[in-house]
Amino acid sequence: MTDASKAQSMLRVTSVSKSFGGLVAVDDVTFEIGDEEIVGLIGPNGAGKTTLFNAITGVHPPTEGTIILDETELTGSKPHEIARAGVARTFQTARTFDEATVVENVAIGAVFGNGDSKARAETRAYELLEFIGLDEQSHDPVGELNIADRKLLELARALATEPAFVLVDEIGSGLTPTELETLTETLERIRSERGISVFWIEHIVDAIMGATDRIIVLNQGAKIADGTPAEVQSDQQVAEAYLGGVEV
Ligand SMILES: Nc1ncnc2c1ncn2[C@@H]1O[C@H](COP(=O)(O)OP(=O)(O)OP(=O)(O)O)[C@@H](O)[C@H]1O
Repeated sequence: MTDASKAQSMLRVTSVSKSFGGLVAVDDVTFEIGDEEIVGLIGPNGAGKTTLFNAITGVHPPTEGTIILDETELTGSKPHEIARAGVARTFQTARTFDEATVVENVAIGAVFGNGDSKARAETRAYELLEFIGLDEQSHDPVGELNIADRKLLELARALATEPAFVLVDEIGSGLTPTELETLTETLERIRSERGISVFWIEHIVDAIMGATDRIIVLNQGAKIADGTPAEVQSDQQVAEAYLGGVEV
């Protein structure tokens, strides 16, 4: 981050569990994400990755445990309160307003996510679209965007709330290798130029191995590894969790 006065941020997830009836989807998970980190979250299908995102962002609050951003306890807060506290997210399926223009979609994120006035939200939206590389499409209806640009739009919308952390849910699927590279570079720029930490669920393991500082691995709800990509790649438990599934 260029601004040396920016406060350091820390997201602390401690002993978080989430059950649906008798099913323990997230099981006693503890980890931290620090300032300007890019952390991957991987695991086989049904491992609890999206449930963990939902617990952090208040969509489905945890059954047990605490989620703390710096000094603020987020556990049990409403999604819009958590967004305003500094934790933004993208969704697996882009939640855009297709008839509205690209810039309107980003501005809506700033008004609802950040409580901005309309004028301020629009100014910020144009600035973000330039940052993300969608400025030429600002006035296109979102319905006309291709899949890669929709994913960039999702990121711009998340950034419109001026978060300290952005949680990115499976943004790589359906992209060509070149589009995936652009997206990965964009996540890196979000960290290096904006000072925002990225927590990223991705099924395309190659992409996440090359673009993250650290990877957390879930299996059947539990955290089974938390280390550098090289450490995770050589972890026996991780290899076993993926047997018959995605290759690590
Ligand atoms: N709202 C819900 N109600 C009941 N069960 C749920 C709910 N959401 C998730 N689950 C269950 O919790 C478990 C974990 O699901 P989750 O979607 O978090 O896994 P995931 O790691 O994100 O999987 P995938 O990689 O396939 O997206 C699964 O068994 C799933 O069926």
